[in-house]
Amino acid sequence: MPGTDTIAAIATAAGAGGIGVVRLSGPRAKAIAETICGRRLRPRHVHYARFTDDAGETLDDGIALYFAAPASYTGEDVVELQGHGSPAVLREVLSRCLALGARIARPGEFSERAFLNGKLDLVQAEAVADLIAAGDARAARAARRSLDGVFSRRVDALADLLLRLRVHVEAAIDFADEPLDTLGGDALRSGLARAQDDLDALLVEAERGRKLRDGLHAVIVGPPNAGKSSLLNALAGSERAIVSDVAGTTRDLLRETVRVDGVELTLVDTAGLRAGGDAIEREGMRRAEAELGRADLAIVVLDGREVEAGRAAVAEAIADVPQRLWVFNKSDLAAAPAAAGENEVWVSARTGAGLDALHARLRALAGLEADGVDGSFSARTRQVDALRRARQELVAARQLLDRDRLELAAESLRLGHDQLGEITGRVAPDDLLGHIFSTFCIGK
Ligand SMILES: Nc1nc2c(ncn2[C@@H]2O[C@H](COP(=O)(O)OP(=O)(O)OP(=O)(O)O)[C@@H](O)[C@H]2O)c(=O)[nH]1
Ligand SMILES: [K+]
Ligand SMILES: [Mg+2]
Repeated sequence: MPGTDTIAAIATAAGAGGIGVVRLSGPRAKAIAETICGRRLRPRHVHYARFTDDAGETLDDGIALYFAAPASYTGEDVVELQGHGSPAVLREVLSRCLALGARIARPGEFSERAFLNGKLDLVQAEAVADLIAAGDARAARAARRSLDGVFSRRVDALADLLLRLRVHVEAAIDFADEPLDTLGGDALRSGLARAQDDLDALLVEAERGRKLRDGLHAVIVGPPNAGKSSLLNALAGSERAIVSDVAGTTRDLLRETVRVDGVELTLVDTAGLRAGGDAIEREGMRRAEAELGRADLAIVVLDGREVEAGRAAVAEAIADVPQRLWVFNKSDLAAAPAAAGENEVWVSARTGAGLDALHARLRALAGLEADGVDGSFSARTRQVDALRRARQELVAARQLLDRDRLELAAESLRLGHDQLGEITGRVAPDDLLGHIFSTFCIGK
């Protein structure tokens, strides 16, 4: 049961530091800390104290802070013991907490308790982890906005709207003899249309928030010798992949995380696609195709002198990838046309020509060029997927309503409503919670 025992952990990062914090939460937090400090603690006061062992010998000295339930991070009694940031000393202070009846906290357990006690919803709790892990200032600001409830409020507003529409449909079911039009059918239909518009807008923003958090998963594909590995090296700014004039050089997948103008890209170099090849090369192609199945973006590299043959070679493999960027390489050898299509760039991985234009296209494809990016919130795949499922249910409900299938429409709306509830954790299966909080760091 949450909240019945007292948990403790070192809350500061591993390693030596100026200050280190041991954090306690639970009903015995105050008593344990008062024993260690040898003094009474008042809520929201700064106490200077000596932290002592069971023989009364000083382990460290520092500051004790006590937050009385429910006005604390977890909603329980919380104490922070701030001492010197020595791993050895922190371990001793933590051991003392455990000897006095606390147990060691699991990863994310403080935040899990905050969630279970209603201090944070699930989106906000996940935003705590995202804020801690943010790779740059923009991702941190986006996580901060989710933590402040910007995303949750949008989801809640949509859930409220769906709930009102559900009530309306359920009421209409009770008067099934009358035509829907006499039962406010127009208002219902326009309410559903508005809900879908709101959901579509939220999906676009959430998808952008997900890219801010996760970066873009881009797979480099193309025929052998087109210059895929050369392009990876050019984007990474180092000789990560082996380049040679032998077709079939790359066999295994090679991953590299690069930052292009503030966009985090996971680039995956792959084996060239062609008919035939030996068993190892064919396994490489199979891996390339599997990787494409998870890609946000296919960066299709073709030799600029063999564009048509190249397009034909990759057509099947990239058919289901959501976005493509065509890179016609070796512009130093080929005659590039004066104008290229929107998602086409001519480059030379060898001379570096055209790489600026390629960067610009990658930024645009990451969705980070649009207005308002600086006001966006962070999101996770889990949340985006739930929004998509909610959208499917909403679309289904509208179609069912048009065919006067009120009961089925009501059921679709209920399912859509549940999906929104799962985002913020108002409807949350236990295994989902376990999965989410186990990925947190200890002490948070
Ligand atoms: N002239 C010129 N040569 C290039 C350019 N890019 C790559 N090459 C050459 O093309 C050959 C193949 O390059 P790779 O990067 O190994 O090509 P790949 O697509 O990774 O090949 P596989 O891994 O075998 O499928 C090498 O000899 C490169 O030096 C370019 O922009 N211009
Ligand atoms: K090659
Ligand atoms: Mg290669």
